[in-house]
Amino acid sequence: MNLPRFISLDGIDGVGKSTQIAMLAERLTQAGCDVMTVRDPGSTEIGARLREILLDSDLRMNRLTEAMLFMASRTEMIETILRPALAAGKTIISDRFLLANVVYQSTGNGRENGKPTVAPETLWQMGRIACGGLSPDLTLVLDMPVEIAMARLDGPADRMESRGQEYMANVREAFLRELPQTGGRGEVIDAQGAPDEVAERIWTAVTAQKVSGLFSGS
Ligand SMILES: Nc1ncnc2c1ncn2[C@@H]1O[C@H](COP(=O)(O)OP(=O)(O)OP(=O)(O)O)[C@@H](O)[C@H]1O
Ligand SMILES: Cc1cn([C@H]2C[C@H](O)[C@@H](COP(=O)(O)O)O2)c(=O)[nH]c1=O
Repeated sequence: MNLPRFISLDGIDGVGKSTQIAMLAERLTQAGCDVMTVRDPGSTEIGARLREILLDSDLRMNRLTEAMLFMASRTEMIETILRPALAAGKTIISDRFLLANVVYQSTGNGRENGKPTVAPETLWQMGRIACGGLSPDLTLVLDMPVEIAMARLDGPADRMESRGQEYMANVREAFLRELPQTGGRGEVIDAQGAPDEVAERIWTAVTAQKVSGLFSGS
């Protein structure tokens, strides 16, 4: 089976990414892959520190600064972890990647006093530089209504979650709009239903041998 070597799972907060990544990692391991999971932002010492700063809802931050710190965390992860792992033949599953950066940092939250957010095209350009051209072979956007995903969240809201339901609804739309720009194959996965049902949809997308019908027009 010709399986993708670099898979990213993304989607709005609370949609079930971490749950599905654990299940997919197990299934790929059973299929004989040497799997490594990472999370963006995070997975490096620098990434972990940047994650703390970035998710701190009490810290005011300019949106371009926010965008660049997410990019920096990803650069560190790519250069110190992902490239060596891919060269060693590992299969990578990343909890989010550049698509999230484009979507979350280009979306307005309605509380910005008319100031523009960063344009998606600018973020894709910055991302191409920050990622050194590396993009996932397959990006899966887990999708579900915002109210259901947000009701699943517990604990204190982080910076993005504290922007509220309208922001997250716009983020959801932006995921669907920007997915075709990722560079690899992209699929939208219905994230509603029991974890096993969602995992089955993901496995079907991972093992699909054709180019995604969503973008090929087939
Ligand atoms: N299919 C499902 N049905 C019901 N609950 C689920 C399902 N998948 C995950 N959950 C629960 O929803 C919550 C969020 O799941 P999870 O942490 O996997 O999502 P996430 O997308 O990684 O969240 P975040 O964006 O906050 O990191 C958890 O409590 C999890 O147990
Ligand atoms: C990579 C990336 C992430 N975000 C947002 C998305 C989430 O709200 C948090 C990360 O938390 P998670 O528990 O790991 O989902 O950060 C972002 O705004 N920009 C990015 O580039």
